[in-house]
Amino acid sequence: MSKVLVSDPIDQAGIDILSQVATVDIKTGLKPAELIEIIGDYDALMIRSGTRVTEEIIEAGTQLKIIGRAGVGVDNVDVPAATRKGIVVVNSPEGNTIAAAEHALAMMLALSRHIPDANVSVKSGEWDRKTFVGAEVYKKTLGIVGLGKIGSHVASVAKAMGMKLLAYDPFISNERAEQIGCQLVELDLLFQQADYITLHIPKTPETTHLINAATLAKMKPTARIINCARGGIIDEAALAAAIKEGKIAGAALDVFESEPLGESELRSLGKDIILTPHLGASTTEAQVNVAIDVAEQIRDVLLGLPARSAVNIPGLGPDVLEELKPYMQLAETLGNLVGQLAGGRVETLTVRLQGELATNKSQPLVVASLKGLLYQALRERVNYVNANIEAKERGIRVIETRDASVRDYAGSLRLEATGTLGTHSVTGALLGEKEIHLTDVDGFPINVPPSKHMLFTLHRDMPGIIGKLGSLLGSFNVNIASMQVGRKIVRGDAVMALSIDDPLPDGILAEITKVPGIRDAYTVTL
Ligand SMILES: NC(=O)c1ccc[n+]([C@@H]2O[C@H](COP(=O)([O-])OP(=O)(O)OC[C@H]3O[C@@H](n4cnc5c(N)ncnc54)[C@H](O)[C@@H]3O)[C@@H](O)[C@H]2O)c1
Ligand SMILES: O=C(O)CC[C@@H](O)C(=O)O
Repeated sequence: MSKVLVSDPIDQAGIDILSQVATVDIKTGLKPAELIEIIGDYDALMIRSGTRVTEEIIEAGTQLKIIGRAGVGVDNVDVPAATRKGIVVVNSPEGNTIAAAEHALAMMLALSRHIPDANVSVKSGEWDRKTFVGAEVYKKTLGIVGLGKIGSHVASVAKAMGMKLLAYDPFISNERAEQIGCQLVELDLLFQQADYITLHIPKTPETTHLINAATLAKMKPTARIINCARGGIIDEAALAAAIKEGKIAGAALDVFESEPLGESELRSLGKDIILTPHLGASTTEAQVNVAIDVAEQIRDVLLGLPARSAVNIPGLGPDVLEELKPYMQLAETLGNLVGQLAGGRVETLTVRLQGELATNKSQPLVVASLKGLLYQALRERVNYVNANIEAKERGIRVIETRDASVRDYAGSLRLEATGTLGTHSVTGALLGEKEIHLTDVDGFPINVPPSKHMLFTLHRDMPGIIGKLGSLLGSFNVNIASMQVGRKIVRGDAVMALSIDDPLPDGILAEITKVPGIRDAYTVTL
């Protein structure tokens, strides 16, 4: 019989499902070293946010087939390490949506009416009605950052309370925002106009310290911030200073840069701040939902069936997967690349399956292209199962075309993304069995393998331009690993594709476009 370790408190409904197919050990509060010592005995690990599943733990889990996260965020799991080891990571994308949204709304109202401090005051024998005069949310402006599942539910309830709704989410269409009664605006405008700001975004390199001293300075002195998303999206030191100095009115936080919250300025801010210990998902209903959702997937995987919400491995039949695997990687890489070249919100993605890929069984490549395209917005939360739905919700039109007559390579894939900032295209193929090569960018032929950090320029093909770009990058200490120019005619327009060793430092793109002859420059991280 298989063995499952449950290392965080999970609802009994989930344990009952696991027990149908496995021996279940519940051992909560383990120290990392203790977990490393025992994990080698288990086929599956089921966690909530308490257990940090590091690469070391994954390495020690020599029998592990699946890690189940009873919740949404998989940021406490080293997903790339699990993927490398062929371990499926599953989550429950929707099981706690309502719980988290209601917690954010409760925090907003509690903060406005000083409920936690007024409660403590009465319980300590006082009857102080002056200190706790609050503010109404009716007719106030709520700025929602991240209009996904939780942000959308917050929006619909807040609308019913008579609030005006502004939202910032670069990956959501105006139509979708309008459907839920929100006006999409730029982040700066949201910061300037909102009376309440609520965060519902994942923590990514782009969102880390999104709320910092500079952005706090743009807010109204009466503004209040609610974070029930992820710790680290707010710079806590800057927030504490802003509240102390009266630059904003207050904050309600459920999540922290480091959890459990240790010594912190935040604790000393009195009734202007509410702190809860990561309770967003802590309702009986949500805990039953996520426990069942994830336990069912663990059971299925242990029985050799696919998982429905795998964040790292496609829920496709193993035979199709085996055959298409290298092309799936190609499609994801091209999707991620073209999405970054397109920059803004993508409205249409055209996927052209060429050569031997122009068959019906290549359909999963369209999903893989979308998964790549949505990676910048959703990170590990987009998978082969939900990529189509996520794209639909974002109003992305997907056009699939086939051309069996293209024979430059056995099979190749061309993606064209049209968005708010223009149209870009990339084509790629496999060299040998599985080596990915970019064969065309924006209609210019090239032949380069993609690398982690790349720079693309659109420029005029003229003497000296390569040297000037090289010197400029050198002056910023950027090391070029490889470089290739693609052109259609001599001294016409051309594309340069450079692989660089590190991400480009801030500000350098603007300098690059000042080089005479260079019209555009794009940096991507794959
Ligand atoms: N406090 C809790 O206990 C709790 C419970 C559940 C979820 N969460 C967290 O809440 C957050 C939202 O969850 P969800 O289920 O709504 O996710 P979701 O994927 O449905 O929505 C996230 C939204 O953020 C948008 N987004 C991504 N990057 C962005 C950026 N840089 N700027 C603006 N928008 C951006 C995406 O387009 C998407 O629409 C996640 O961080 C999740 O981990 C916390
Ligand atoms: O496990 C929890 O209680 C928190 C879950 C929440 O942060 C999530 O991302 O789903």
